[in-house]
Amino acid sequence: MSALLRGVLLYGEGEPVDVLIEDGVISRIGAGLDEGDAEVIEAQGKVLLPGFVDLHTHLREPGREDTETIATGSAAAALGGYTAVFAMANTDPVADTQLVVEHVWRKGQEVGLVDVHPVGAVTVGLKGEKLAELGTMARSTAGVRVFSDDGHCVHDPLLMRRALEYSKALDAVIAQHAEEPKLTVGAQANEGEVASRLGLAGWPAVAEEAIVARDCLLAKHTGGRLHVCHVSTTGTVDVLRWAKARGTGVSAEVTPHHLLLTDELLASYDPVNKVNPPLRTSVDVQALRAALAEGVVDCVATDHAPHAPQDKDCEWSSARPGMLGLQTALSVVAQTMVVTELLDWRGVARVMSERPAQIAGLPDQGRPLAEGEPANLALVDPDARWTVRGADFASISDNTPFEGMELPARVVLTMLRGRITAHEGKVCG
Ligand SMILES: NC(=O)N[C@@H](CC(=O)O)C(=O)O
Repeated sequence: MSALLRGVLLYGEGEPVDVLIEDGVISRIGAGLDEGDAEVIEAQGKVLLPGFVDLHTHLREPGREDTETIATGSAAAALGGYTAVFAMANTDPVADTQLVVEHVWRKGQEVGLVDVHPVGAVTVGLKGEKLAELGTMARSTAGVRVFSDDGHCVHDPLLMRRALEYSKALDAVIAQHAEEPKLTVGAQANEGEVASRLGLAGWPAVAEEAIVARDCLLAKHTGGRLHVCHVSTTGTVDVLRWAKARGTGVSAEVTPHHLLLTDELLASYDPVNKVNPPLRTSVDVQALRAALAEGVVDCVATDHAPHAPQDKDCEWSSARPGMLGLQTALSVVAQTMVVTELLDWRGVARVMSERPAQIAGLPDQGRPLAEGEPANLALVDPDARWTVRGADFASISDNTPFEGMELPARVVLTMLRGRITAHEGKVCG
C-alpha cells in the first residue's frame, strides 16, 4: 500500500511538503510530488510527527477485560497518535512469566493497531519479595526490555539493587513506581492544605522523593538503568537534576494529568480525579512543565488506567486510583506545553516519541522524519479545538478527568509501518 500526505509541515516547521509512503517506509519528501497510484491524503497545514510511544499504559488484559482489552486499548492508542505502547504488568495473572508476556505480545500483534510491548514485573506477583525471571522474559519472543512493578514500589533496596544489576546485563530498564509505602498508608490525596481542608489522609511529596533519591544512588552504584514513573513533585525534579548532573543512568516520565490538573479539583470529591501519585499543587505543575521543557524529565507517558464504573462511581476512599490518557495526551501536551510556548512541535516529537523510544530501546520508533525511515507517523491538526467526551472514546472505560474540557490540537491520522491505523477519529483495519 502507498499513500501520499499532501502539504504537511514536518515538525510544524518550514514550507509545506508532500510525503510519499511506500512499503512501510517514507520513500520521498518534497514539494509537488506525483501521486502515481498512491492514496492521496489532503493534509494542508497539518503537523507531521513521528508516531508516539507510551512507556506506561494499563491495558488490563488478562484479567480485567470488563475495563479494557488489548484490542480496545490498542484502538484508543491508535486514535491518540501512538504507534507503540508498553503494557504494564499489573494484570491478573501478573505479567511475571514468559507465558504471560508472550500472550500479551501475541494478542497485540493479532490486533495490529499499535506495537504492544509487554512490561515484565520486577518481582513475582508484584509482591516485592523475590525477583521475577527477568532474563527469561527478556529472551522470550516478547523481548521484554522494560520491567516494572508499577502500582507497587519495589521497596526492598536489595531487590532494587539486584534488578538494576540485571538491567545492565539485559540491556533493559527498571521503571520504578516511586512511593515509600510506610509514608502513604491510607493516603488519599496530596498531603497539604487541600487534603487537610477536605479531611483526606495525605500522600506526602517526600514519599516519592525519598525513593527516587535512593534509586538514583543505587542506579549510580550499580551502573544500571532506572526510569522513574509518573514524576509528580518539585522535589523529585530537583533530585533528578542532581542525579543526571553526576552521570546517573536515570530517565523519567510525567503524565499529561500531572502537567495540567491540581489537587484543587478534589473539592468536588469526584473520584475521577483520584490517581496515584495524586494530583499535586500548581507549584508542582509549573515545575513539571519546566522540567519537561528542559529535559530533566525526559518524556510524557500516559499512565492510561481504565477503571470500571463500580470502582470509580463510589465514595472517594473506596474508589480506585487511575485515569484514562491515551486519547487526550497530545491535546493536553499541546495545551500545557505548546500553547504556553514551553515546547514547539519538534519538542513534542522529542518528549512523546523520540525519548521514550530511546529509553525502551525501540530501533524503529521515534525516528526522524526523513526518506528511508519507517513510516510510524502521527498527523496533528494544530488548529483543532474539541470537547472531551469519555463516552466517545474507544476505551471500554470512560474515567477521563478531562470530561467536558475544550482542548486544542487533535490527532487526525496515525500510521504504523505505512498502514493507516486511525483516520479522522475512526480506527482503520
Ligand atoms: N496510576 C494509578 O492511579 N493507577 C494504576 C496503578 C497505580 O499506580 O496505582 C492502575 O493500574 O490503575
